[in-house]
Amino acid sequence: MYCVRNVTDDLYWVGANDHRLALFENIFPIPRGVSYNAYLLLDEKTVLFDTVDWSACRQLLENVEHLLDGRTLDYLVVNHMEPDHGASVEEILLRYPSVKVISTEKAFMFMRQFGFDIDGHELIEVKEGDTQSFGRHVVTFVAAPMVHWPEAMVTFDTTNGVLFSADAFGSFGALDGKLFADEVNFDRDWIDDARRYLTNIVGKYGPHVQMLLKKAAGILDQIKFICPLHGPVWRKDLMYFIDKYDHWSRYEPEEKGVMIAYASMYGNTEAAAQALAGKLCEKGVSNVWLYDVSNTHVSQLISETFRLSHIVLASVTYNLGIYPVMHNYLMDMKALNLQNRTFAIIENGSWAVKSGDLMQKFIDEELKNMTVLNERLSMASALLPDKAAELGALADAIVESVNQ
Ligand SMILES: Cc1cc2nc3c(=O)[nH]c(=O)nc-3n(C[C@H](O)[C@H](O)[C@H](O)COP(=O)(O)O)c2cc1C
Repeated sequence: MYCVRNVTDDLYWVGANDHRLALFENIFPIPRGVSYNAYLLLDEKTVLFDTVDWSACRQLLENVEHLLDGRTLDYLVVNHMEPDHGASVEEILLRYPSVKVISTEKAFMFMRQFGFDIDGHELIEVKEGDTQSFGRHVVTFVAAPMVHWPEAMVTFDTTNGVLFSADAFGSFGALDGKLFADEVNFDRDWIDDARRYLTNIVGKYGPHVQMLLKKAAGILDQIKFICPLHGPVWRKDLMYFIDKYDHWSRYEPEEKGVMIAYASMYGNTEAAAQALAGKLCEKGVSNVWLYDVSNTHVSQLISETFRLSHIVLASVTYNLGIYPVMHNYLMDMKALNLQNRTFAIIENGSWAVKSGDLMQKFIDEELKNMTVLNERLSMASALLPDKAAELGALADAIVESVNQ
C-alpha cells in the first residue's frame, strides 16, 4: 500500500520508515527506527528528490507510482549518493528509462563506483548556483561538501521556499505518520536523537556545516520548509533547529551542565561519581548527568558531550592504562573533533594509579581547545572518608567553573 503525505500542495513525502534496522551504518543503535525521506514534485515536469535505502525501495516505488498516476517521471535529483539514499537510483532508472538525472560530478562518479548502469541515461551535471526549471518551480543547487560526504549538495526551490537539505537537519527516529516537526514534541522526544545523529555522523565536519549555514543565512527569510533525508520536515520554528546546528558545528555546548562519565569494574569509581553528583547538586548545580561508559553506547556519550559544558571523566586504571571503554570514548571525541569543554578527572587504581595522568595527557595532546581543572580526585581502590576534603574541593572547582 502506498504511504505518502503532502509537504505542500504539489510536493509529497514518498519515503519510508524502517523499524527493522538495529544499527544505522552498522554502528549506531536506532531503537526508535529511522526514516528514509524522498520527495516527489508534481509540476509541469515530475521530479523525484533522492531515493531510499534498498530495503525500502519497494515502498518508494509504490508511493511514486501512485502519485504519478500514469505520468512518467521526468527528473531525478540526487542530492546525496550515500547508499541509505542512493541505493535505489538504478531501480528508478530501470523503471523510468527516460528520466533525466540531476546531480554533482562526484555523485555521478560514486554511482559508477557502486556499479550503477547510468551512462545510457541523460545525466545533468550541476554545480553551485546552477538553476533548473520544472515549470512553475525553479530550483537552485548549492554545494554542501562533507555534509556529510564530498559529493553532497542541497537544492533550494525558489518558488515555494523548500530546502532539500540532504543529510543536514536530519535525525534518527521513524516518522510513523508524523511528517512535520510541529506534529511531535521535538524538544522532548526528538532532540536527543537529532543530536546523536548529527554529532556522531557529521560531527567531524563542523566547519563544513558552518559553511552551509552561512550560505543558508543569506536566504534565511526565503526558506519556508526544510526537507531532510531523515526525520521530520520543518515548516515552523526553523530557527530553533538552525540554532542547535550552529552550536553543534561550532563545538559550543548547548547547556551549562555536568556530565560524569565513569568506568568502574567493582563499583568504587561509580560510588565516587555518585558522591560527586550529590555534592554538585547540594551546591546548586543540578544539571548533572551520570553515564556508565560500559553500558552506554558511545554515540550517546558523544551526543551528551556535545550538549553539556563540563565533563568529568572517572576511570579505573587497567593494565597501567585507561579503562578500554573510556579510552574508546576519548578516541571518539578526538575523531569527531570535539572542542571547547571543561574537564575534571577522577582516577582510581589499587597498586599503580595511572588513569588520571593518562586521561590528562590525552586531553592535552589529542584534543583541541579543552580546559582541565587542576583539582583531581585520586583514589586507591575506594573513596574513603579521608578523601572528603578532596571530593569537596573538586565539587567546588566544578561549581565555580560552571557558574562563571
Ligand atoms: C584487569 C585489571 C587490570 C588492572 N590494572 C591495574 C593497574 O594497572 N594499576 C592499578 O593501580 N590498578 C589496576 N587494577 C585495579 C583496579 O583499577 C582497582 O581495583 C580499582 O580500584 C577498581 O575500581 P572499581 O571498583 O571502580 O572497579 C586492575 C584491575 C583489573 C581487573
